[in-house]
Amino acid sequence: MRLFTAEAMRLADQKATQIGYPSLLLMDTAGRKVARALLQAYPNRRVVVLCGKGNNGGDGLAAARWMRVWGCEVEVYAAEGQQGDAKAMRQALESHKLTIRPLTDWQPTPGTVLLDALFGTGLNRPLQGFYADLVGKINQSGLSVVAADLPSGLPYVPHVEADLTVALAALKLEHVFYPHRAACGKILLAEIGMPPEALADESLPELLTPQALHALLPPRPGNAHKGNVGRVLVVGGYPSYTGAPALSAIAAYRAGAGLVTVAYPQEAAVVPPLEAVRLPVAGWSHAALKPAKAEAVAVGMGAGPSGKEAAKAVLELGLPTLLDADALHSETVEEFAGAGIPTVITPHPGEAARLLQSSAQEVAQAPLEAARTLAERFAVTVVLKGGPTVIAENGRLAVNTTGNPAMATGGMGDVLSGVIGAFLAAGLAPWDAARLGVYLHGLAGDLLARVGMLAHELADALPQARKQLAQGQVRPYWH
Ligand SMILES: NC(=O)C1=CN([C@@H]2O[C@H](COP(=O)(O)OP(=O)(O)OC[C@H]3O[C@@H](n4cnc5c(N)ncnc54)[C@H](O)[C@@H]3O)[C@@H](O)[C@H]2O)[C@@H](O)CC1
Ligand SMILES: Nc1ncnc2c1ncn2[C@@H]1O[C@H](COP(=O)(O)OP(=O)(O)O)[C@@H](O)[C@H]1O
Ligand SMILES: [K+]
Repeated sequence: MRLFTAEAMRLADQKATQIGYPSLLLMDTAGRKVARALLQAYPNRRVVVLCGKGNNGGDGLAAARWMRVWGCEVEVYAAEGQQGDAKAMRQALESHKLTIRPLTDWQPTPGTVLLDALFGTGLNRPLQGFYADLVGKINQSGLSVVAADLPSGLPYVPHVEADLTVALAALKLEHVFYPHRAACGKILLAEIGMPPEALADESLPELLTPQALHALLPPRPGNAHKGNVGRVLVVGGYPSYTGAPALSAIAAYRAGAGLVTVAYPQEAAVVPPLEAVRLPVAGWSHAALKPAKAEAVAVGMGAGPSGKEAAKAVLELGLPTLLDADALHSETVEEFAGAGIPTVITPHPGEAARLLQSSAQEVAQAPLEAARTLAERFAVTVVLKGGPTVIAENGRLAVNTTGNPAMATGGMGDVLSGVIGAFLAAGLAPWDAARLGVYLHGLAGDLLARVGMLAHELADALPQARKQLAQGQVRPYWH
């Protein structure tokens, strides 16, 4: 499943028409789906539909007709000047003897539910004047609002604050990235009959779905033993961050690793989990790490200023490696890529900014671009953490769809490192290990989803998350 921009949606629309699918049919289905979703969410309420003059307004006119056909009480206020399909929808509605009133006449009426069909993906500048005032009036009305495709005004300010948004044909950036996603309220994706070929644009970011990730879960054969399902070496630990490698180790086991070894400076008070192999070292060196039995390494979690040295020692092992936190330095990442080692880096926006020589704010404002640039510049797999996390590798992008703000707490990133480490050790390619790891980590967070949860509690929820994914029980947030 792909994540669309307004422009990509316009091209998909064009492509559907080119291959012979009637655009009026798309609009009619869109209207019917919006109407159905609205009535399911707000049964027995009087509906007021506000329509703009573009195709989003056309969806609203079609929705009004369907609600009328189903016997609902519906009032319509519309801008003048519809053309093409939207004009046809206006005529179709008028043939049902419903009076279409001027948009300027609308006043909020208590007890009604609003269908916002003013603007969708066609907006190319912020609303001003009458429309800006109208949006303000909608938001201040206190009425429940259902948005057709997008809350009108997005991605600019002002915009409608909806309670429910029915995304048409595909999810757009605004349905996925904050702060716009917050303006959508609950999000439902409506299939409107768009031919799959029109939506299959490989150049767009992939949206991580349970269907796609389910297929990546490493099998656990009946004759599995701890030596053949993935062994992880966790490298880190520094006087003030002794918990970080322990959290990664727990998470690696919880994600399915067969054996986890924790290497840490002997003077650091690291307490690895009972199940881990301990490897206290007197300084970071290849010789010190060599005894560890592992197929992948996760390094940097709480390694403090010795992160570079720790990573150098890991480099010589030549194993697939995840570089996090204190191992995230430009020279280190370049060395790993240069040595041809399959490498995943997991920066948060602050660490990404360090690698890109920009600011955390700039990274957080344009995470797709930042992740893509990092992947290009360093030729590694990039996991740019955030809400949502973006994954990039060699020209492709993926956006995570699990996780929640309760995960904004210390140690969550260490847990993620352990999870991705486990999948690298199980033999998954970096792109797959990163996507599956990020998805599962967020899914475990969603199973708990309460502010105050701790990173180790999320790690403990990983087996349940994995089971749900394996059994096809996960419902994405747009269902
Ligand atoms: N892409 C698709 O496949 C489909 C799209 N449909 C609908 O079509 C929508 C997109 O339709 P359009 O491209 O016609 O665009 P919109 O209906 O979102 O808005 C475009 C209209 O608003 C005007 N406009 C743009 N910026 C403005 C501003 N700042 N102030 C005042 N007026 C402004 C434009 O001149 C144009 O008349 C989608 O969001 C969706 O609701 C559906 O009909 C079904 C199929
Ligand atoms: N608002 C949020 N929504 C979704 N996921 C979040 C949110 N905040 C944090 N997370 C996730 O929690 C983890 C935090 O990682 P990080 O900042 O490295 O933490 P730490 O360094 O304390 O371990 C990341 O995987 C991130 O995606
Ligand atoms: K809208």
